[in-house]
Amino acid sequence: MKPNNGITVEHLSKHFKVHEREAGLSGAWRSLFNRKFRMVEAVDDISFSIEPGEIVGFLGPNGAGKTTTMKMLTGLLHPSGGRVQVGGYVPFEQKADFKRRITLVMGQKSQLIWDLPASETFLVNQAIYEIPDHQFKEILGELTDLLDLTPLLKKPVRNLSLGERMKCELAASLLHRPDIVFLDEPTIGLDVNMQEAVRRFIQQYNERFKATFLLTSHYMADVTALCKRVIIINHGKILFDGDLGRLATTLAPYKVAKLVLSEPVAQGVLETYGEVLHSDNLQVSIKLPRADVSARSAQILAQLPVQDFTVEDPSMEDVIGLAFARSRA
Ligand SMILES: Nc1ncnc2c1ncn2[C@@H]1O[C@H](COP(=O)(O)OP(=O)(O)OP(=O)(O)O)[C@@H](O)[C@H]1O
Repeated sequence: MKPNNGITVEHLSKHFKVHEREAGLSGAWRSLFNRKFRMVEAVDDISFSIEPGEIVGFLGPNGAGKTTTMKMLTGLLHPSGGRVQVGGYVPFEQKADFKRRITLVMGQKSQLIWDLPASETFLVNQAIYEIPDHQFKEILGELTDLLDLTPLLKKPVRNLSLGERMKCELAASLLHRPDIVFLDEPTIGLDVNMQEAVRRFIQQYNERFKATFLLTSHYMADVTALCKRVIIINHGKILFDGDLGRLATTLAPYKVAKLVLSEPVAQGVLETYGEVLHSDNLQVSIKLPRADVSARSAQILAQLPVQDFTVEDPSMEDVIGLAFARSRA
């Protein structure tokens, strides 16, 4: 029986020992004889598990530890501590069967052969993964369909646009039909239409093959479109793991009241209801503490010349920014 395609991570850590070099020529000379090292705790005791077929967003600012985690989950890096199981395998054992079950797509790195059409890379991957001809044809046909690849297959990769290249990149990475997919910034640099096409494809692949996805992206639109659940990491530690819908209520202790006033109010009045986030003539937004939303909304409506009034959760970007800022403090 095929093992399930879930992921389990327990107390996973990765520490890098980094050589610190002093600046300038004399510094370099001194560093040669008096080497100083510093430990970077890129991933620091994280635990989570992902169910088969889930699409989980893995979010964090630059340097948070996302790529290092993905590299450990795909067997490219050996952990400094902790345990990982991906599809029932220990990734760094690098078993051939494990490699057939997973793929890692990095938006910033290409695996396609630059001067040749993408179809040549596909053939290389067919050989690497030992995909029988009939299966290769069938899978390539499906991927060509889903990603609309026909017009791209004969062009040298160097002549493809970034978005077209990403489509070919995805096809090359999925030819062996992995059921555990790691996507590191798959939409980076793409225009809005192409981002949407990639998202649609991820969704279809997930539905059709019940594949498990761990996805990093700096675009919240990717996350809101694809992920019910997010894991937020900063400085190598998990800040939040749960339902995307719960993110705001858990991490942001406030809501945002948006008002359209019928006439200006005296200076200093708005501030008495909460922190004013934005005030542009008659359009105003004010932060209201969650516990106090009803009472303060009633006061605003009773005391201010309000033409229109809504109360919303803060944007996902704001909530995540707040969580990062808090973890820095
Ligand atoms: N090989 C390495 N040697 C030393 N330090 C490293 C190495 N790889 C990563 N790091 C450090 O580990 C930390 C986490 O890096 P990582 O690439 O995992 O972050 P990230 O969340 O993927 O960031 P980004 O969004 O910028 O890609 C950073 O401080 C980085 O400088």
